[in-house]
Amino acid sequence: MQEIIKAIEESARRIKYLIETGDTGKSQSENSTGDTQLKLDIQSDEIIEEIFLKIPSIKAIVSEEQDSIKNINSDGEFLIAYDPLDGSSLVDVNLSVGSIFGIYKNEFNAQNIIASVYVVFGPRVEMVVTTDDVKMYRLLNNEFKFIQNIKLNEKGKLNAPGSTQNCWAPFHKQLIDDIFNDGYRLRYSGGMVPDLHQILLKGGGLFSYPGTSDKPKGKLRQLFEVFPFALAFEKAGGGAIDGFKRVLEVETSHIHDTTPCFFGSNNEIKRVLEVYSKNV
Ligand SMILES: O=P(O)(O)OC[C@H]1O[C@](O)(COP(=O)(O)O)[C@@H](O)[C@@H]1O
Ligand SMILES: [Mg+2]
Ligand SMILES: [Mg+2]
Repeated sequence: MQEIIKAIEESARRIKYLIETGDTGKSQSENSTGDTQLKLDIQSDEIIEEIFLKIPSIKAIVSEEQDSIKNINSDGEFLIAYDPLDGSSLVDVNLSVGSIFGIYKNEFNAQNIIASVYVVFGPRVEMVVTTDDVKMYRLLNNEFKFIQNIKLNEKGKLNAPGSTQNCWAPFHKQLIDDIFNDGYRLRYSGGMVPDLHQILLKGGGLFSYPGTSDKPKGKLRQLFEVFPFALAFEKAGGGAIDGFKRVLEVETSHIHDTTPCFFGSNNEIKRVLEVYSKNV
């Protein structure tokens, strides 16, 4: 596992440079989800793949930017699913973006995720590694230094409501309104990595990306985005649900499957469960 963390650190140093110097324009191609890929998406993907190909303990990889699983070492132990540059369309307005990695064993599904890592590229570069606990590191003089463990409070103050509001179910809108009416503050940049990092570091709150009339299964991808953060939120003492159950109990039938998702501290997660259970 340590060599995988080191490999991710190397990718972070190279992607930091790419973000600083690269072309933020569109490429000619689309990924499997139908998003037009930016040149930065493709280049970040190439950086990570090139680094992972050298790691003997990795059995297979799959990227948000690719159509299928790549088998690398038949006697490798770990499977890695990654989103090379989450929120890539925010680079041209100079907001924070990230890379997300889910580390799995045996098969790519929620039951088999054993660790996750995400990197935030903001004013500073930080890396958060979740195994049994959640540890944050910061890039200082080109090396990642341990800074702190991350633990959520039982209840927070931030509300990050995702997706297109005119496609929300009325009960979801009511839930979000009620949370604001209780004094929560809006914090939503449109980058999952910095938005969730903020909730983790500020002690709690709620990030939601529900199923909507145009996207009943939400937008965020299970293997590359939702499961890695679900593990981080659970190990930090909070929760991650699809409205009804833990997202780490959601079934995956295709590598690019999405799921509605809610991440937060326990109080807010309980609140979502109460509202959703009455509105099946
Ligand atoms: O603009 P919306 O619909 O709220 O979606 C925002 C979400 O989409 C994403 O940008 C999707 O990720 P990609 O940039 O990797 O496609 C998340 O980072 C973010 O939480
Ligand atoms: Mg993404
Ligand atoms: Mg992406």
